[in-house]
Amino acid sequence: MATGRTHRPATRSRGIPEATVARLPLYLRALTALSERSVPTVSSEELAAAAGVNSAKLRKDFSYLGSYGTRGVGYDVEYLVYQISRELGLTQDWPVVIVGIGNLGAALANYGGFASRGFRVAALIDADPAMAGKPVAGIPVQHTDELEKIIDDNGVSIGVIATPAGAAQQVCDRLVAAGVTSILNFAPTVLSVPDGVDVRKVDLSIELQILAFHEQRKAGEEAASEADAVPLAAKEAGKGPDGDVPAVMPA
Ligand SMILES: NC(=O)c1ccc[n+]([C@@H]2O[C@H](COP(=O)([O-])OP(=O)(O)OC[C@H]3O[C@@H](n4cnc5c(N)ncnc54)[C@H](O)[C@@H]3O)[C@@H](O)[C@H]2O)c1
Repeated sequence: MATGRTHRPATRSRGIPEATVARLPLYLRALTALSERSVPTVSSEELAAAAGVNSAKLRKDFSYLGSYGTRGVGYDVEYLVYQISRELGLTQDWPVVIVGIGNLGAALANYGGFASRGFRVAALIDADPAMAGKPVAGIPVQHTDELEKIIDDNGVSIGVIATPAGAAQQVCDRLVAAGVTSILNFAPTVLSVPDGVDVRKVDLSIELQILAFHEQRKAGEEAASEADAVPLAAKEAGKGPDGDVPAVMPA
């Protein structure tokens, strides 16, 4: 679902292109589903289809991991899960803080999928003093006054911003100054960060707008093909587009 760009060159220093990195979570999700079904091996075609990726691209991506599979057998599912998890840094636990515990922040805090993927919600932070101490998803919300101490105490390097847009840059600056080097931003604003800090932006309304664009185009194509089809059908029936006037006079 992440739609933003990281502030990184297209190729990482270890030689894995950013586009490959962006596909690794897709492979991991598909492989995890296979692993849960105790499937031992998978072909590149099957895995590519499950991940929604072209199989030649998948083979190229896996070559960066040094994983080539076995001809006629495919890839070892468990080993590939381990390899990709290791490459993504998911074999270690990542403490994450969420800042802005409103509708969205609370929903994120309640989402069980983070923990199973190696992300532990270490703290919830909000500027509203009335929220301080109130538990959300079993974690007491802490006031923004504590932000720097929380980051430091928990060794947090990943921050999630779910505040209103107007507060996001200031929250981002504080997170970065406190030592956070990766930010997942849900606020609808572009954040400025220094070199070495990665920002990814999630914006569902942008995704919906892109879908709206495609819907509009599909509707346009349908209307055009219907317009094309009418004279043809009418011709077959010996009638015009209005149904009663012949469009083409019979020879
Ligand atoms: N990316 C997406 O797809 C998506 C979807 C929904 C909402 N949003 C965005 O997420 C943000 C939150 O939405 P919401 O519906 O949860 O809003 P909300 O008003 O319910 O919650 C915002 C919370 O942020 C807190 N806050 C305000 N300023 C703060 C600061 N300086 N430091 C810490 N906390 C602060 C408020 O006290 C409040 O609890 C908005 O920017 C919204 O536009 C994004």
